[in-house]
Amino acid sequence: MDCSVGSNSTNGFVELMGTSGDAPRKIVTGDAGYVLEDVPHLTDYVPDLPIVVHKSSPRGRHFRRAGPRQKVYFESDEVHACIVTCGGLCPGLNTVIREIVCGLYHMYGVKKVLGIDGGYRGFYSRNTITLTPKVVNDIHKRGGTVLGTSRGGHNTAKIVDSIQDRGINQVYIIGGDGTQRGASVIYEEIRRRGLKVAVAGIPKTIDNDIPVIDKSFGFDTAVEEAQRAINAAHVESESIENGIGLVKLMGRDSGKFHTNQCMRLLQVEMLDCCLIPESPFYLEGPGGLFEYIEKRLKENGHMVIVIAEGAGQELLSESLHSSNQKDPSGNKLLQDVGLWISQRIKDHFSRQKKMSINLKYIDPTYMIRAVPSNASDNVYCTLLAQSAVHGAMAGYTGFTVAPVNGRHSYIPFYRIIERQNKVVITDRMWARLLSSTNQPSFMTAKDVIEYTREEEPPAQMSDDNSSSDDKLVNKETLTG
Ligand SMILES: Nc1ncnc2c1ncn2[C@@H]1O[C@H](COP(=O)(O)OP(=O)(O)O)[C@@H](O)[C@H]1O
Ligand SMILES: O=P(O)(O)OC[C@H]1O[C@](O)(COP(=O)(O)O)[C@@H](O)[C@@H]1O
Ligand SMILES: [Mg+2]
Repeated sequence: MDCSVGSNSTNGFVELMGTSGDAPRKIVTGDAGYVLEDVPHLTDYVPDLPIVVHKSSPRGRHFRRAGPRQKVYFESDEVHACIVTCGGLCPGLNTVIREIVCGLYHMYGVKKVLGIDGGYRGFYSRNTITLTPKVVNDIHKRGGTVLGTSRGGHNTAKIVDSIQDRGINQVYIIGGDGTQRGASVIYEEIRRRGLKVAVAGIPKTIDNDIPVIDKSFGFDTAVEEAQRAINAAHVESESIENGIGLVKLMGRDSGKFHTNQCMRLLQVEMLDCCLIPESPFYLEGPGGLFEYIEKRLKENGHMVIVIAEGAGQELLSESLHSSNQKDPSGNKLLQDVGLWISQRIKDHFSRQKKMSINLKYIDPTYMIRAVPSNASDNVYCTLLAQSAVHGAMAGYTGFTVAPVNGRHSYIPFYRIIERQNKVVITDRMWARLLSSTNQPSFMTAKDVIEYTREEEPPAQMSDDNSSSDDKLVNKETLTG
């Protein structure tokens, strides 16, 4: 065919173009130069193809795209910004601090930036730290946070009093899910008092348990760092008869970090079992962990198990005295599942006397989160910080900045704090992992029903074709 066939579609004008012998290309054009190079569909050439299922689903929600704006609502010399870091450590905290300071100075000529010392309670109980590009010049090369951090101590009234008393009008809050909840109530109180104060959240956590966003900063570095520990476990286990390398990683409620780590390792066939909080498991009997270990050692002579710190907590509570202690932020304090499961595996095989095993237990948890961020996280942290600064300068507030479907966006706090990002164990990511490791799913039919997730609207990956200054970004969707 060497012709063009034009027709009107709901999206725009569809042109089927092709040269002799070639299949035609499907080009969809719309308003303002919008062009979609679409994939072929059977209905393009099979007439009257009946639709078997047609689900009507919502169009999806959108978030405001992050970036510089034409309209700025703060004069440079009017701005008095502050930065605070809260919760557990995470690679990249110092990079974000540095880039907020440099972004404010260099992009907007802002000269007054304060660092709040030691997390939320630092607003009302500590001294502040003056931050300039010179002060923060090389902090990104260090792990941790130069501002210090803490859990607990969130007293909204006192924090907002301190913001008001100091004349602060931009608040940059770096932290995980708890921190974003705290930021949300600070924003509410500021709004209630009618203050011209912008509140911007920057999500941090190696657990990757914050919903909606593609990933939090520090996650890449943490995965890379965890890999060293797992490599070590692999080397140890394969060097000895019936060797088991057992590694504990962080992740108290969510195995997102863990599963991602495991998926990467599966590419090099190093991993035999991955245990996460979302997927309950059991030890004894048919289909249990001990049976699987025995099978794997018989087949392969060695194995690597990676366990998230939040996994199997219900089993520990059964066998140890359960404590319901919480940290100052209200997070449940976990018992050490790594040590516990190591001991249980050793006891089982020594009791059974069929097979002697050599188990090496590695706990790299705090080492992983204390390292400086890697190059890709540094780039990511820079983008986050700059987007936060652009948003606050443009007068946006009550938002967390992060990429959604690859686009940096401003997400209202209420969307960030409404749930936790977890591995859905009836989803394809977990299914892929199970089929690659061959580990038992440990799931009963009841578990499947319980965990089957509510249906979500389908992915909408259309490109951003907004011509306005304030572009919108598509809602998070399930990809994978
Ligand atoms: N629901 C909440 N309301 C107000 N502040 C909170 C809330 N949850 C946590 N915070 C505060 O946020 C800070 C960090 O929370 P935490 O859970 O320790 O770490 P992360 O932010 O890394 O999840 C703490 O100072 C805590 O008091
Ligand atoms: O520093 P602590 O209080 O021992 O907390 C350990 C916890 O911190 C984390 O590393 C990060 O958690 P947050 O993101 O909630 O701060 C968890 O994975 C871990 O359970
Ligand atoms: Mg948290």
